[in-house]
Amino acid sequence: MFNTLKELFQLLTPTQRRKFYVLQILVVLMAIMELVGIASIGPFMALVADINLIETNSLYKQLYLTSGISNPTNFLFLTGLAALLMLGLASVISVLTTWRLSLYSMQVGTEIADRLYEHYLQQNWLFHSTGSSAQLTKQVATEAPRVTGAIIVPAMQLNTRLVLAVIISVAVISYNPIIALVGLLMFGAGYVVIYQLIKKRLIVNGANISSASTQRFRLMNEGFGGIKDILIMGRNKHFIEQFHQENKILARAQGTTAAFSQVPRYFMELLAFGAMISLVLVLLKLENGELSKVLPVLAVYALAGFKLLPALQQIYGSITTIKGGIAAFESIKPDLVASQTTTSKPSKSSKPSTANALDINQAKTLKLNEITFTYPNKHQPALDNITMQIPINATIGLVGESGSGKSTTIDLILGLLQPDKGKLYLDAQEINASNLREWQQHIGFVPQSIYLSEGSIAENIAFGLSPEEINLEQVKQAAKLAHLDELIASLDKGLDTKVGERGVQLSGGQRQRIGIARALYNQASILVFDEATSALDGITEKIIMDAIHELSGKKTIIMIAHRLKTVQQCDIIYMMDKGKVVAQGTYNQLLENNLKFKEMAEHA
Ligand SMILES: Nc1ncnc2c1ncn2[C@@H]1O[C@H](COP(=O)(O)OP(=O)(O)OP(=O)(O)O)[C@@H](O)[C@H]1O
Repeated sequence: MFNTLKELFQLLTPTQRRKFYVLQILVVLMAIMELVGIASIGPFMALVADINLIETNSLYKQLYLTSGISNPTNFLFLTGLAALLMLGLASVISVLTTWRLSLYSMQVGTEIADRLYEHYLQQNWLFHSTGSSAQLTKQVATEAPRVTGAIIVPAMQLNTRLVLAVIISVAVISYNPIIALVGLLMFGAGYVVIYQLIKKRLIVNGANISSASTQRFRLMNEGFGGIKDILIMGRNKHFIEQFHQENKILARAQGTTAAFSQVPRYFMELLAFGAMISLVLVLLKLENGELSKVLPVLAVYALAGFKLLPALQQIYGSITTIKGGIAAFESIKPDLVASQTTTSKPSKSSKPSTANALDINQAKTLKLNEITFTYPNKHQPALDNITMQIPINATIGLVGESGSGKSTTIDLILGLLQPDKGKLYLDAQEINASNLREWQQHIGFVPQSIYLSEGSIAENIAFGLSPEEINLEQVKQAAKLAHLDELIASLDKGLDTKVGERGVQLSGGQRQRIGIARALYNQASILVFDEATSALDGITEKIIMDAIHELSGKKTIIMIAHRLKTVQQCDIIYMMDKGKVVAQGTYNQLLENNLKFKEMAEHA
């Protein structure tokens, strides 16, 4: 457990570590003040038991005389007030320290979620295309808060309670070593035995919480994401049952861990009462029944116990909670370690560097030159030495069987994947890391399924920008080019109409046109369509294709098509098979010269 805390501490930022050290001053001050508060009750109780001390004890006598008070009862009242003041001051410092510690814990916790979110959003396409978004959501939404609630918060409590327990223990030991040591050993051993008994269960619970959370996220993602299929296939029962099972595991693990951290308190309270009764009897016996000698010692021990027992309980509770939270930390640790490098990188400027700036307006050809690319988890290359010439402002079609490499080619053109071999050129100029951002700013991409955010049509066209950053003129222009103006005119709120989560109230064709408008919003000169019309009916497809072809000659258009009809008007069609370009030409040329293409056209 201490290794986990050490690792977590090392993963904190220098500022977070510095703040932690500053907080230690408050923690020590809080413990000292609590001790002073406890100690101040002793003299008061001694006077309550025997007021003659102001005559017989030199220290009390001295204090009584310097106070200038003539009435012993008033002096007693003043001593009580002083003790109360000390306890009050200790409480104020405790409140302040607890407040600062809570704020600190929560800030560190949310910064961890921030760091993970930033780290994931900065990862390349390969990372996201081979991973699972449910897993990333779980890491940020469940595991990071669990690290906060089950490690950082209890660790800070452990920290304060340990310091307090040590300081009070040292003080009571020096006050009366035998009584103090017997008491401490008794309570310490009690907690250690209970902890040893439940340690394994806590670790298992932690792992169960992590795995149940992953499954819950997966079920929510798949359940809501694939609701149409689920309803049609009647699989809702299956999903509900699985979700119910995972919740049961989660509740059991969370419930027992929470109970484990609370239950010993009741045993310890019993032990404390027993110890107190024994102490009274032993002290009375030792002091021959003289209550005046027993009372101050008893008061100090009672108050020390009153502070120490909850501290011990909290130390124990914190340790059990941390033990149960280790799995959450283990799950985000690799990403947190990796985030130290990604998030410390200077953020990529949206301004392109001028060192290797691309002259896109003058360019004549985009060339993919002898490009080979293999996915990390595959042996067979997805693209095997492909070369393509794409004249600027031409319309290009990519066709081929499923798995032939069309999407991979597009991802390379989009700069989402980097070739293992070969290069991308704009005329003679290489497109590489130094000008990739600039290159991407010239590209508009329309995927197969358009992701719609919960915002207005305008916000969806200017995707990712806040309302005040949106250029409405550009939105209107893009909407017009994408043939959305008719739809917008028919809506009461026009461009401000909310499309709702996933835009369920929009038809497939309307969503697709929003996708096209989005690609056009940034005035991209190269438009890439990934089977943009594959899910549409014939009439809607024609409307979309007309919108696309209206742009031909003015923009470079690259489109993947399953239906050959879609690429009929293309200037060049590249036919792919098993990661290679196997034929190229116009629709008619390919129809004449390529048997496979002819077959595909006949079956289209
Ligand atoms: N993220 C990925 N990880 C591993 N392999 C991948 C990944 N994406 C694609 N592949 C593999 O690369 C090859 C080319 O796939 P690609 O998606 O480029 O083909 P495609 O022609 O676009 O297919 P489709 O028409 O079905 O979309 C296939 O063998 C595919 O299994």
